[in-house]
Amino acid sequence: MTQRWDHLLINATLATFAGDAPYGLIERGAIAMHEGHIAWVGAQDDLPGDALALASHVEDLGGAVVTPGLIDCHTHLVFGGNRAHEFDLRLNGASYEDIARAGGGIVSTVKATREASEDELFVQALPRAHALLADGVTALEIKSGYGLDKETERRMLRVARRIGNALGITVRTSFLGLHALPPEYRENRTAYVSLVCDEMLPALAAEGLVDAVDAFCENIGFTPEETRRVFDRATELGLPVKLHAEQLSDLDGAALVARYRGLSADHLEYLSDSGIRAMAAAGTVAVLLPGAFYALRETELPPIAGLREHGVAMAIATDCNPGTSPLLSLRLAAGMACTLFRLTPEEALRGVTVHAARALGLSDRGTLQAGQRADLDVWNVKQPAELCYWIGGQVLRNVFIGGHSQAEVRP
Ligand SMILES: O=C(O)CC[C@@H]1NC(=O)NC1=O
Ligand SMILES: [Fe+3]
Repeated sequence: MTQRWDHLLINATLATFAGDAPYGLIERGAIAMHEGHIAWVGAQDDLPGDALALASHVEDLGGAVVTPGLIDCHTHLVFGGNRAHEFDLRLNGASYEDIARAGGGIVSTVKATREASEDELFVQALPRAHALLADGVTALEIKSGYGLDKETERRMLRVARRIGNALGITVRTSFLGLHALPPEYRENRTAYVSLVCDEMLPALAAEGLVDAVDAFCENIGFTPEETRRVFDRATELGLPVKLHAEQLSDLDGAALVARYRGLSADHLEYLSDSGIRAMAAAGTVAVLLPGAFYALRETELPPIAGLREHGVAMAIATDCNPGTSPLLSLRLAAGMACTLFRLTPEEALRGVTVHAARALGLSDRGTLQAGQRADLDVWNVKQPAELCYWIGGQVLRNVFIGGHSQAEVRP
């Protein structure tokens, strides 16, 4: 006799992303959830005979697509204020680097973030998290990096944890102390890098606020040598690393994070063949950020063909941040990855599920397989490619987070 399941969804088009078949597709499939995990998944005709009678809730989806819950593996979701005025400046010809060198960019958001209380940062970030959830996100990463002093970095990471608790979703935090040089250290970058490595990171890690360590390795950010210092400290503390790499130039950042067997290298517009090979050898995930490419009107495309050829897993994320990617839909980011970077819809959807989970070191989710967390999205579409095809709009029907249907709580 089959055990009683909490939920059984039938007549579903399942995009499982398990195995190599396109989407891991199961037409007319069924998926059962029990005590927060996927208990059974497969062709409906293969269900155990008494399954429908024993399930507490049975729902016929009428052929709707079901995917794993979407995972946004790269966001700067917590910050004070916004930078709409810079949007205007850039559209009038100023480059992101011009604005940064003139004291705008990241540093201007630092000022607004330092002036905001923890509650103010939480209240400002929560609607952005709600927007991501409204389009299918069930887990996300949130970086620090707009505080650039211990107290404000702590406040940012505490807000990230509060967002996860308030919404009942998994939030993975990344410490990004090496995001920009704060004004007070403009003349002494070595001292700032030491403050980050020797004081901030150990203290915030000891408070349980840090799940991974990131850095902005770029001409207008930090050098490979400075990045190595914070990566060495992360390694001493037992924390995994990831890196903003090759966004505006090639500093061999991808090869650097691969040397630490890092979780991911992110952006990658200027990634070299040697960087691709290093990532492939290390199993480091390529996180592509089409929102920043689009908002900066970048023209250098990431080397998608090379990443494919060497079997580097590609993830897609919003890079939600006030300067280069004020993007509040991961599903739209997947569509942009198709239209702008020429990924197939299958690659893009794999990039916001199983590959995104890998970029966060999460192995308990990202596919529809028995034993995985029951985080899944039910969509008002009949084929998975529609999720990248429709631009904007509301195509999400329901979300299960840990096996709990949000339909009961969603408007
Ligand atoms: O402009 C900002 O506020 C962040 C930009 C963001 N940070 C980074 O390291 N690269 C980016 O695109
Ligand atoms: Fe970023």
